[in-house]
Amino acid sequence: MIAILGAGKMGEALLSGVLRAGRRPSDLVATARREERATLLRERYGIEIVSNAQAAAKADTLVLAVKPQDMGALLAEVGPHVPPGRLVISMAAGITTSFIEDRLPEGTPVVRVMSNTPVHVDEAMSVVSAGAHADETHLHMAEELLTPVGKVLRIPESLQDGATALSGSGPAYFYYLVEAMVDAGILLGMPRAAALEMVIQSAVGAAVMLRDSGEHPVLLREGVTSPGGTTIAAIRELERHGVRAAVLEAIEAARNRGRELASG
Ligand SMILES: NC(=O)C1=CN([C@@H]2O[C@H](COP(=O)(O)OP(=O)(O)OC[C@H]3O[C@@H](n4cnc5c(N)ncnc54)[C@H](OP(=O)(O)O)[C@@H]3O)[C@@H](O)[C@H]2O)C=CC1
Ligand SMILES: O=C(O)[C@@H]1CCC=N1
Repeated sequence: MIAILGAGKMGEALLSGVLRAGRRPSDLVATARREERATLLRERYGIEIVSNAQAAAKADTLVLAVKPQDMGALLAEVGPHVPPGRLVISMAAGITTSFIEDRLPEGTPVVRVMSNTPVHVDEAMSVVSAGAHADETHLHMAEELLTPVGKVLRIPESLQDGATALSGSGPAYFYYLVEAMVDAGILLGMPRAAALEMVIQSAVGAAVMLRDSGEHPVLLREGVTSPGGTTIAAIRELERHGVRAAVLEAIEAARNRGRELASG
């Protein structure tokens, strides 16, 4: 049995993905802090909503899906109820496996995961790292849970905060660019709906080409950029405004913020 502790946005997305992948609602339990949230999850998925202590006691795999700021309190609550040897999978940004291990029974295998919101459409990017007591079997169990909702990559834990900045937060950067491009369409006098459709389809087309062509993004961009044409006029402005440097600094700032989260 799998227990999702703190089934908010990411926990619910994983829960629904796991059910889409064919697990039965009776194989899962979840926990929620508010009764109205518990009722919604029960009604939407037909799963049992239990206390954190009950979830910890009955599940073989515990998925911790609370915000980093709530992790200390959650672990203090469940620590005494986790039987030895249970696999604990954490989805939280910034929280290290040693932070979790220190608050659970000695020897508990912990796998740290960073996923992203495309879990909703089975297109997530999830990266996994083993804690001190997690072995190949535990990593494999985490991969089995995550593979139905997208791609999974193993990385050393030292790269987890970087992965959080790159792919955990990544979808937000693309949405931000889409917003800005739609605004540009408005500036050029387009109806909002038309601008949105043009930008979304361009984003989808570009993403599918990136994924399926095997070409490097530089080559794909060169294919769009005609000599003396329109695209290079835009690229010159992006370069003049230092957009590439801004992206590097933004993602580094996200990585640094991840490093701060474990300390609250
Ligand atoms: N959002 C994203 O794009 C991503 C988030 N993450 C990570 O996933 C984790 C969850 O994020 P997200 O889903 O966005 O956050 P949410 O706030 O949507 O989900 C967390 C849920 O946990 C509940 N909760 C908090 N404490 C407890 C408790 N003691 N017992 C039971 N339930 C509790 C919260 O209740 P309440 O509703 O009352 O607040 C909330 O519903 C975070 O650690 C984040 O770093 C990782 C990748 C991407
Ligand atoms: O913004 C955050 O902290 C979380 C982690 C990765 C994406 N969202």
